[in-house]
Amino acid sequence: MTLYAAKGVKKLYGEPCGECVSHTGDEAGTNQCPVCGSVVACASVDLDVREGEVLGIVGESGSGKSSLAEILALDADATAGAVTYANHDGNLLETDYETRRRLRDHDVGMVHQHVRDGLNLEFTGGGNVAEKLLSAGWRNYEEIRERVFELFERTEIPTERVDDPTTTYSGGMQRRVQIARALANNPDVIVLDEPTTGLDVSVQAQVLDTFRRVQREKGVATIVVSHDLGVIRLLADRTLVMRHGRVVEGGLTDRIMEDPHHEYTQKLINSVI
Ligand SMILES: Nc1ncnc2c1ncn2[C@@H]1O[C@H](COP(=O)(O)OP(=O)(O)OP(=O)(O)O)[C@@H](O)[C@H]1O
Repeated sequence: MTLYAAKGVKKLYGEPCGECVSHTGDEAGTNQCPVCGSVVACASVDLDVREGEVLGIVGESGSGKSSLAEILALDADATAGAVTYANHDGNLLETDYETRRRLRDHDVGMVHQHVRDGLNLEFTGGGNVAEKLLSAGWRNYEEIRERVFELFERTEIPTERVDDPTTTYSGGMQRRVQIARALANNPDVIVLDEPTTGLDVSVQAQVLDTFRRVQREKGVATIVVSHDLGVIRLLADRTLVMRHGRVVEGGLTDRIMEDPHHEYTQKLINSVI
């Protein structure tokens, strides 16, 4: 059953002239409207993710992945379109500020590409996770502390570092704190934006392994966005390929990797073989 979906999601930057979508895209070879200069980050994106499933979105830099991820995580507005969630009526993009905040606190977690967007570096690592619990209504100090320790253990962050400032954590640990934060209130859906950016290769693998284990244990539906086919191959059951703000191909990840249909996907795969 579909848990979370996007329908006709459109995101334009600039002052659109009304013809931007028809002047851009795969055939035009650009996402920038030649008439008015607006950028079509997402043209009309449809996707769905089922309970426990991992959906990958892959594409080169500028293809619209982060814009889409932020909209799906209810962190940014779309120009048009709908995001739906099986446990909530209507279009989530049309909900009021409070409802959106509640959904972000309880139902939809996000791991941002850049640490500064996902964490308050002036807080301790534990404080960053506790903040998420507090905003979801947790009030008892002992219970919060216990939950933070549990999340640190689950995401393999040394618990003796819980009260250290987040600035003193390694890049891999900071990413783990973001994952712990995103998981804090047992969301149904997590959006991961470029989960390995800025990490050493060996650390990348460890962080992805941790995420994959936790994701499977909890069965949390995940949308993972990356330019890195290795990340997508490791995590995603199904994959969508984006280019110039459009989904140009979609299917089971194994099929996409072994038998890519679209010329662009073929190039993307050949470039890493
Ligand atoms: N705030 C903004 N104002 C104007 N244009 C923007 C803005 N944010 C993104 N864009 C443009 O929208 C397009 C899609 O950007 P987006 O960051 O969503 O792509 P991406 O696939 O995530 O790329 P990357 O991996 O480099 O982050 C790009 O052409 C980008 O320059």
